[in-house]
Amino acid sequence: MSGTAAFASTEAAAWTGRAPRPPRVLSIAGSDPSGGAGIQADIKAISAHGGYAMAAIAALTAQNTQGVQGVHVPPAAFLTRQLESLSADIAIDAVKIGMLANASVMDAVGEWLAKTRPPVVVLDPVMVATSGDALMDADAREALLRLLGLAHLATPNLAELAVLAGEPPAATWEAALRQGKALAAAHGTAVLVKGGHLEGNECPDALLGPDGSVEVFAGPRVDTANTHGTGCSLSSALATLQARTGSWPASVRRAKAWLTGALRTADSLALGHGHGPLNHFHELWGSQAPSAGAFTRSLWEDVAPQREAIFALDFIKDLASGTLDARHFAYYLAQDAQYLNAYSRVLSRASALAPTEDEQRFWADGAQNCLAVELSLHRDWLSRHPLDVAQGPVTKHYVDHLQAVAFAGSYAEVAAAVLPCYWLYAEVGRVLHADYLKAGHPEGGHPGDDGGTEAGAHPYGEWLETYADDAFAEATARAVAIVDAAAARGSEQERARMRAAFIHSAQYEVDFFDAPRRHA
Ligand SMILES: Nc1ncnc2c1ncn2[C@@H]1O[C@H](COP(=O)(O)OP(=O)(O)O)[C@@H](O)[C@H]1O
Ligand SMILES: Cc1ncc(COP(=O)(O)O)c(N)n1
Repeated sequence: MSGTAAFASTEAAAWTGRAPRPPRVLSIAGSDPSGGAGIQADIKAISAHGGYAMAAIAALTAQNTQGVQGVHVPPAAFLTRQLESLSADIAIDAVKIGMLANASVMDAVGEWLAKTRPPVVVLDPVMVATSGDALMDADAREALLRLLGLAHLATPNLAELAVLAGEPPAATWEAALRQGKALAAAHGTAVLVKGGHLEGNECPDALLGPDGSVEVFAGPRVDTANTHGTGCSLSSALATLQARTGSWPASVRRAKAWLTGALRTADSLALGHGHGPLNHFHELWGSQAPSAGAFTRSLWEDVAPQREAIFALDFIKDLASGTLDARHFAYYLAQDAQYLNAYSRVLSRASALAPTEDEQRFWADGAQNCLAVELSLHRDWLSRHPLDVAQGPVTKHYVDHLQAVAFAGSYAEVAAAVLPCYWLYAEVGRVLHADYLKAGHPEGGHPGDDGGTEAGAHPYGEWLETYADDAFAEATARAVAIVDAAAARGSEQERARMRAAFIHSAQYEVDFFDAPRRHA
């Protein structure tokens, strides 16, 4: 945009966002030395969602992508020792329970849960590995049902659901939902029924509340044999996200999107000869989808002509040298105030669509800052440079474009459309501020904004100084990272729409800086 730099001086702190400590998430599960399932998958999934991962090992397996060759279950009393060591010292925000091999281990965990009452407990009732090998004693069902009453959410696959429901496996999705509903009501626990083992192109999951509520999360079936550890990873992601968001539906939505990406890029790990693991860190590493930073780097290259055009504009050159016509500057500020008002609403839309609470808060902070800056423009500048404040044609076109994306576009597209306002503005600010200091103007030594009252003073010094704001640079980096992550999750078609939205906005940035010369 334009006057975003003023964000800096008004409410810089808010841009950095509040960083709550990472949730401490404990996995109580079995070890899979191949790293695809069990404790190892849990630690990766918790970490991928910004949690601090802890693990109490309830069983060891000798296992690879082809099957389970051995199981060793340490005494239940030693698991209790591990759990008590943790709860004696560390506040635990969420617990994920995976493979518990027998009833005595389950009862030990149940006793500890009843005493400790962690705020989030997700129970993945692991019974059989993806390879078909049994991981739970057949006579442990009753103990598992007792544990269910101590969990907030259970995540059975279709076979596990049937065992818990005491019925034959559901043959249809509707039958699975019926079983899930009955289980949730009987145990006062939410149940996520997972459609991973259904036939067909769809792979839905459904969140069933103990109150009878049903929310279905649709998703595409990814064509891959590498599904080892999906259940472990999903339940750990859910425990972490629930600790962060406090909303099961929001957590399921986000975890499912992540899991789909992890399956889409799983083949690239090429691990073992059987069912390989998913790609837990696909958002961090990238693979088939653009790698971290690669998508936005390509966007930046795409708008090289716009970046050059901005620095060639008389408005920017004159702003830098201090020779800019005061009327042009006032026109620019008046348009900027109007733009910021609309931009704030578009950032609010990004906040509403955001898949995580962190991103939701990031955009909401941005939206609030725009309004603060709009207010300060009116108070500090426009009151001294009164001008006709009708909306100019470029402002209208830019705002129309953003609002169209906000109305009809996905989260990823909205994030891409709002990015140039951060990024190009930060870039212009960086260059102009560096030039300003190079020209011998001391930092903090500006005379004011009234057109230059002191000999040799830069009339726009105060303005240019607001550009060099670390908090705004940080917010820009965060917006860039968000767009990369959204691109990595999206399809080729969505990335193409993101690119188009980004390029349009970048062109409007050029036009916005040029508008005072053409329309003031
Ligand atoms: N091929 C696939 N494509 C997309 N999602 C899948 C696929 N297989 C499983 N999932 C998802 O992985 C998660 C685990 O599901 P499921 O395979 O049913 O459980 P489990 O791993 O416990 O056997 C669910 O969210 C499910 O929708
Ligand atoms: C130690 C351990 N725990 C759980 C699973 C189940 O894996 P999945 O997530 O594929 O159902 C496994 N194979 N090994």
